[in-house]
This record gives sequence, C-alpha cells and structure tokens, in this order.
Amino acid sequence: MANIHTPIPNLKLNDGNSIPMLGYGTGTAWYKTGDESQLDQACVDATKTAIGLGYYHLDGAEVYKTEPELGKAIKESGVERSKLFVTTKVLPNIADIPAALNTSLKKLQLEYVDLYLIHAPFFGSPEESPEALQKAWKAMEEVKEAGLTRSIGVSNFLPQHLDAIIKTARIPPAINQIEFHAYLQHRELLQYHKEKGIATEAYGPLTPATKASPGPLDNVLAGLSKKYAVSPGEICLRYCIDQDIVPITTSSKEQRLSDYLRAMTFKLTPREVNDLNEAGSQKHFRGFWNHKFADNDRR
Ligand SMILES: NC(=O)C1=CN([C@@H]2O[C@H](COP(=O)(O)OP(=O)(O)OC[C@H]3O[C@@H](n4cnc5c(N)ncnc54)[C@H](O)[C@@H]3O)[C@@H](O)[C@H]2O)C=CC1
Ligand SMILES: O=CCc1c[nH]c2ccccc12
Repeated sequence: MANIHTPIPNLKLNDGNSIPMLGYGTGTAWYKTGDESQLDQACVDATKTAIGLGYYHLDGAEVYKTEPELGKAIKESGVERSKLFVTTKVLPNIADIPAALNTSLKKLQLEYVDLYLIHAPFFGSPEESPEALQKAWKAMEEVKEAGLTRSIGVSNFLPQHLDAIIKTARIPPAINQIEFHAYLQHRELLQYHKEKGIATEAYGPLTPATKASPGPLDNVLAGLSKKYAVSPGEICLRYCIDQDIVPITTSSKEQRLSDYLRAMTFKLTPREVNDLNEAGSQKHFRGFWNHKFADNDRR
C-alpha cells in the first residue's frame, strides 16, 4: 500500500494547540441508526486501518453512536494518546455539557478529547436563540477549564451564531466545522473566521467529485488530476488544505484512505485554486443539514 505514514502537517489554533490538517470521520459511512451498544467491528477495523496509515486526527460525535468503536480502535491501535487528535461533538445532550462530555469520554475510553464541538446551533427554545447559544458556550468553557478537552469549538455555525457566543465568551471558539467544498464556498463566513482567528474544518470535502458530480467542476478537476497524477477527490482535499482549511474525510476502503494521503504530496497554485473557485461558484450544492438551512442559501 502506497503512502504509508505520509506526514500530515499541522495547523496552529488560536488557543496555542495544533490540529493535523486531514481528519478521518466516524460519522458518514459509519453512524448507527440502532442500538449503540452493538459494536460495529467493521468501523473499529476501518478506524484502526486509518490510524495505521497515519490518520491521527479522528472525528466523532455523540449522535453518530460510534464513540465506542472509536475508543476501541484508539486503544487497539497502540498509538500513544499524546500523538492523536480526537474530536467529539455534543447535541442531543447539550442541556448538560459536562455530563455529556463525561459520557463521551467513558465511551471513548479517554481522559480528555483534543477538541469538543457544539454540533450545530439548532437547539434551545426558541431554536438558535442567542441566550441558548451563550449558555451552552459557557458550559463549553467550563469543560475546557476542567481539562476534559484541550480545545473548544462549534460546527455548522453562521456569523450570527458566532456573534452571539463571542459577545459573552471568555474563550473564543478555536474552530467552526462546516460543510465546505467548491460548490459551497462560504466566502462571507470564511472572511468572518479570518477576522476572528477561528480555524475552519471542512466536512464533505469530496462532494464535487462524488455526490455533486456531474457539474461545472468536472473538467477543471480532470485537468488538475492529470497534471498531479492523483484522483479528483485528492484535488478536492488539496483545495481545502491550500486555503488553510482542515478537511475531514472517511472511507471503509483501505485503498481509498491510502490514496487520499497523496493530497499531502503536491500543492495547487493560487491560480488553480481560483479556477476551482470560479467553476465551483457556477453551482450550489449542500449535502447535509438541508432541512435547517434555506434551500437556495449559500451561507
Ligand atoms: N459536523 C457535521 O455536521 C458533519 C460532520 N461530518 C464529519 O465529516 C466526516 C466526513 O464526511 P463525508 O461527507 O463523508 O466526507 P467526504 O466528502 O470526504 O466523503 C467521504 C465519502 O465519499 C466516498 N467516496 C470517496 N471516493 C469516492 C469515489 N471515488 N466515488 C464515490 N464515493 C467516494 C467515501 O467512501 C466516503 O463514504 C464524517 O464522517 C463526519 O465525521 C460529516 C457530515 C456532517
Ligand atoms: O454530522 C453529520 C450530520 C449528522 C447530524 N446528525 C447525524 C446523525 C447521524 C449521522 C450523521 C448526522
């Protein structure tokens, strides 16, 4: 298998911690719809394979019900805890964040996570109220101060949600994890992140080469794939990294996980990133949370 242990660079966060610039997700492809206590050995094995290939940044969430699998994979990988970067997220149990994180830690068999995220701003009563967001963020600050997580952040937040928490925050969010690819460029949100020193993580980074194909990016992706001798998906991963955005991908296939690491072996020119931006802006595609974001909403 090619690319074993291809080094993945780090991005420095606003709290001084560092995050590896490619993550392996245990959500899509793996989340359970049934009983969480029924261990999915295929998920454990794929996660161990990913760790073995050098994916030390691992993304989970309470809602995926795969924290037990992630924990088992970490334990059995034999990789030192300090070398791994483990994320989990809260949403169903957001009313009691310390209890939710302690439950996640038990399932993960860990004493701390590296990053704890509010999975989405859609909770509270009324949903997305500034007061509900501020109250949840205060609890996030407390679990960081208690040492249960090294960094805290959010996911699927828009500028108005970030504004609400920043207004009363003692600790600013380190990261916002959003759906990001050339068909969902979030230019205003990215500018906001830059101004506030918030790092961006991209889920769904392969979307232009998978779910949203065919489309206006196909020819540009094909040309760049030929030039760099990689797949269109690897161009999509590099498109994120070259904008300092941390992609989180996944696969159950070892070969694909290995191939994705080729994204560490080349760099797109600013002009090529611009070509992808231009072609991508001719189509809008959102693969997740469509029921919460307006249909034609490019935020
Ligand atoms: N915070 C949030 O709300 C969300 C977070 N996530 C996180 O991000 C992770 C990755 O999300 P994805 O959307 O899965 O990322 P992705 O865009 O990288 O897609 C990965 C999927 O594409 C498939 N794939 C790869 N190459 C392919 C090809 N050539 N043809 C067809 N399919 C191909 C893989 O098998 C895998 O199922 C999740 O596991 C989860 O951890 C995902 C969605 C929402
Ligand atoms: O994080 C990805 C999107 C998502 C939100 N809720 C669930 C539940 C199960 C799998 C994925 C997700």
